Amino acid sequence: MAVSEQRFSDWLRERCEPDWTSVVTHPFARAITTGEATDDDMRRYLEQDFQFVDSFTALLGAAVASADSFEARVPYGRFLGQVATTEEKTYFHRALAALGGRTQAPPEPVTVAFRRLMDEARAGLDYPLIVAVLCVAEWTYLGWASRAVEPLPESFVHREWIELHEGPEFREWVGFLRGELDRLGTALDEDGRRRVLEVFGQAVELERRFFDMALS
Ligand SMILES: Cc1ncc(CN)c(N)n1
Repeated sequence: MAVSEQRFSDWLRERCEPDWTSVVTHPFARAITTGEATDDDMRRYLEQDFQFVDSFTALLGAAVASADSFEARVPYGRFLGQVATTEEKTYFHRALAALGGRTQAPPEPVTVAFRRLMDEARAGLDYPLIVAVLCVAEWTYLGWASRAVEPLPESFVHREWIELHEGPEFREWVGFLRGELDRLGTALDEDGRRRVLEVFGQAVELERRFFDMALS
């Protein structure tokens, strides 16, 4: 890849088609944006996602630890604080309570696989690989959530889940993650870029399978 000609993050995303487009246009994601995802479907999906968010939060901690500069550590720390103490945590508890869901449902195979990928990246403390997984998780979610049109669904379960993954702050966060990948990509050799692509691609595939699971 001629790094100067194309953003590394775009180069990665392009190599993950058609899965990338399948995620951001997934029927289940669209059903969230329209409010058509049933309470039963949302309960099953959020029960699994609550377990995803646990490993995701730990991965944010690994990003704080492995980032190569103080400037890079700060956004992870800020976002980690939000996920761990406010938005996603209170959202999950309110949504699962409203839907009669469990915080400790048996994990589906895709949840286990996604947690394994995140836990491996966390344990490896390899910063580019950690950013790759975080970037896929957030950029794909911005991708489907930004397709929602006003008026958003009335149900807070759908509406707040969209709002958590859209808006200026979330865009800035995704922009930061992409910028980190772009910056790191210029310093990586061919083998390093290939390793990032491998993990990036695994994460995109798991995002697609996660929505497939929610639909079944
Ligand atoms: C499976 C999954 N992927 C991404 C996100 C966005 N944080 C999420 N909540 N769940």
